Amino acid sequence: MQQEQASGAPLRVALLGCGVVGSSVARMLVEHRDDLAARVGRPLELVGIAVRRAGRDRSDLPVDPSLFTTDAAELVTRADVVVEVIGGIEPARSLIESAMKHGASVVSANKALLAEAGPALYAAAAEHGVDLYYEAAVAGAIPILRPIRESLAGDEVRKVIGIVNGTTNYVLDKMDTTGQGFAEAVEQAQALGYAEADPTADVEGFDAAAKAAILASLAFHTRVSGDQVYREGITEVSAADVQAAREMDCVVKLLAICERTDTTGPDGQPTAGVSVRVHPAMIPRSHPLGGVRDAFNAVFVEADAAGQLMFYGKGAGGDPTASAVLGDVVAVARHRVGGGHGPGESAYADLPVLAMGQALTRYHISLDVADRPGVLAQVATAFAQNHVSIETVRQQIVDGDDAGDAGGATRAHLVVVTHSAPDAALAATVEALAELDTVREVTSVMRVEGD
Ligand SMILES: NC(=O)c1ccc[n+]([C@@H]2O[C@H](COP(=O)([O-])OP(=O)(O)OC[C@H]3O[C@@H](n4cnc5c(N)ncnc54)[C@H](O)[C@@H]3O)[C@@H](O)[C@H]2O)c1
Ligand SMILES: N[C@@H](CCO)C(=O)O
Ligand code: NA
Repeated sequence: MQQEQASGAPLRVALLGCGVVGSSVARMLVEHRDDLAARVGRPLELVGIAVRRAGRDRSDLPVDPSLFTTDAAELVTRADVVVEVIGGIEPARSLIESAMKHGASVVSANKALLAEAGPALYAAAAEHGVDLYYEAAVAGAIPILRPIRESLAGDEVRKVIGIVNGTTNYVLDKMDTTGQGFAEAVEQAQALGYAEADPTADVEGFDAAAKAAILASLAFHTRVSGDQVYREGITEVSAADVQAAREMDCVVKLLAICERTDTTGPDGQPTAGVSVRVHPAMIPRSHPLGGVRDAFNAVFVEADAAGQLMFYGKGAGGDPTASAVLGDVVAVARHRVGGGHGPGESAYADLPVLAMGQALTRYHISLDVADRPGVLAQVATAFAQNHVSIETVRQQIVDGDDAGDAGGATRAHLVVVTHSAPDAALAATVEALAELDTVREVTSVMRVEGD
């Protein structure tokens, strides 16, 4: 029976890129050949591997050396399934579009491309009657896109919060557990091979923003591109911020937050929108995302009927990412054998993407203030004038000697946690506080999530 299912003309698989992910995909395609054939119902034949440079020693890979080619454009014209693991926008985009035009279904791990040109690629897939799958593009091995795109298609997703960048999670975790500063923790991440020589895309939040755009598009049936995502990286996170979080029994995480908001418009009518943002935030250690250590990823989903769901695992690395790629290859290959297609683009809801200032957030603010009468009232007024409600205030007196002040003047350290308010109002409050002559320094400002 198994043999009968796996018989028939092989499906031709072309691999574009043979780097970290591509070499794992190639190896797994060869080593798991029989199982993959049985699962698909037809053999999968690797017909070519496009590489940038010919002549590199790739003898560690169990593939026929004649499969390597530098002519990716030609390779995509003779495949049933094209796997794109080159990365970047071009030539990946043109190669994918050409592959579709020549009738191939496409599997990609390319978050940057999907976040920039997802709708155009979906349109090309629809036009040519082929599939587009990209589970590996968000949170590597973790099955998260298919659960949102398919398993939760009957529910209403309200919120998706993810730790979707392993490098930054590693850096923040080290800052938390060792008290290291940002620069020192990044150096360690580089030494261990987590952070790249140029870690900009990770530490500045571009990688997470692309992933947030993809998650929000699928969760809210709305087009969200990477450049619509509010983005703050972790380069400004200080040891003082991490310490402030510890004192609240929280940890600092770089979060990708995709949220559907339902508000009442000026005309009294309900209006829905989506807020999509990437920034560092304090989150309680007891929250499922608070315990995500090292370079692991996790995505927390809240849906109306399903309630809270948590997805956890490896978001990067050759084999973990190849696991997601191969899962997609099997899915699109099964459609080739049995007929049918995977889901196309679902953007019917077309909700507005809200500006960051409209997002409802909570702030944790630490201030050094002069310890004299009326200071608390002044601080409270700054919040009230911006219509921001305070949840808690904690005050600690630091005497002059400890504070290093000449003359032994005392000062106080204030920690204020707000209720949720529009982000613009909170930012305006921080500006107003910094202007007060009794405020010596705003020592830490951090958003708070997950209560
Ligand atoms: N590495 C990970 O852990 C990981 C995780 C999830 C997703 N991804 C995504 O997977 C993709 C590949 O990532 P990677 O880590 O394997 O990158 P990589 O740099 O290790 O590999 C990319 C390979 O593509 C080759 N290449 C570039 N241009 C080419 C061309 N025109 N034709 C043929 N080959 C070409 C490069 O020489 C390189 O070997 C990216 O989109 C990345 O975002 C990677
Ligand atoms: N640079 C990414 C790789 C996975 O996309 C990370 O650190 O998570
Ligand atoms: Na994934």
